[in-house]
Amino acid sequence: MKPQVLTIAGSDSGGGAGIQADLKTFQELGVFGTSVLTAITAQNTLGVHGIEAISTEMITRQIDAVADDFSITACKTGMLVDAERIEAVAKALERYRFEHVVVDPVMVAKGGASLLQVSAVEALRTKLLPQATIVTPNIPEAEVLAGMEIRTEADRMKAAQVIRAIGVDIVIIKGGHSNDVEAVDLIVTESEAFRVKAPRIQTKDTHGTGCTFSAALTAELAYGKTLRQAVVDAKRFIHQAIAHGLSIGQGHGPTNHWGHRLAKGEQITIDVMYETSTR
Ligand SMILES: Nc1ncnc2c1ncn2[C@@H]1O[C@H](COP(=O)(O)OP(=O)(O)O)[C@@H](O)[C@H]1O
Ligand SMILES: Cc1ncc(COP(=O)(O)OP(=O)(O)O)c(N)n1
Repeated sequence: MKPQVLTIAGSDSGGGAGIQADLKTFQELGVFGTSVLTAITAQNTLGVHGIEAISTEMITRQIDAVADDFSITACKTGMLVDAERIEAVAKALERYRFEHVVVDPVMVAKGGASLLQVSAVEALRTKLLPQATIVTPNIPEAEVLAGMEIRTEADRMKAAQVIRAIGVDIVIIKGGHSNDVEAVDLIVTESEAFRVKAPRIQTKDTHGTGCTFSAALTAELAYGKTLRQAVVDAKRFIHQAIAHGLSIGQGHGPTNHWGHRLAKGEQITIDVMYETSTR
């Protein structure tokens, strides 16, 4: 049976992030994607021009409709708007206990618009993270979740440990926002820590990279891959999506979700480096 997966996220009318990025990624990776909308954004590559949230009742009904019929093995969350919606999603996740729950703690869009109320961070920490098997913050999101600044690699490791202590097994702090010459993501579990590294591509067209990466990870986990293999394959997918960018829109353009098809035969090196200590 084909893996069936679920995304609980907001709509991006511009098609590069949110539900649209997730479903395109699921389709490209050959898993069957279902979706629960939490909000509609009027958005393009220049910014977010409006947000309308979906009622908590309707969010719950969508999750129930999907979970009662499909065999969802992996689920991801994206834009959740506020504490009320986080609580509704957390309750549903507690009911269904999907094998893999990837929480992408979306807070601020690339153009600076807020996609999560500041007052909702506590609900994210205390209600949603305990339902997650993996959380995938970028560096600014990890700073908020851990309540500390991240300047060095040691800070990143410390922040991952602080976030794990909130009650989530696996923390992936993505490196898109760092100044490193390579794009390095740090993965920390109870028993191991490793970094996954790929060349950084010089481009402004990175709208939706976080959504696309977490959707690819969700799809790879749904295939039953190990954490390491799922992260490496998701990293390759996002790298190829950025590398084969479309140069569309006037601002931060979207990634190309079919980049992996154009990249057939291209060599890219994804390095995995294990840390000797997880502390
Ligand atoms: N310019 C880039 N070149 C290569 N990989 C990138 C680039 N920007 C981001 N990535 C990768 O894309 C994924 C998403 O990361 P990031 O951009 O930090 O997330 P977000 O969109 O949530 O801010 C990570 O694997 C990161 O390393
Ligand atoms: C509807 C919606 N959801 C999420 C985001 C943020 O997506 P992300 O992948 O973090 O990409 P950037 O906004 O950083 O480009 C969004 N913009 N819209």
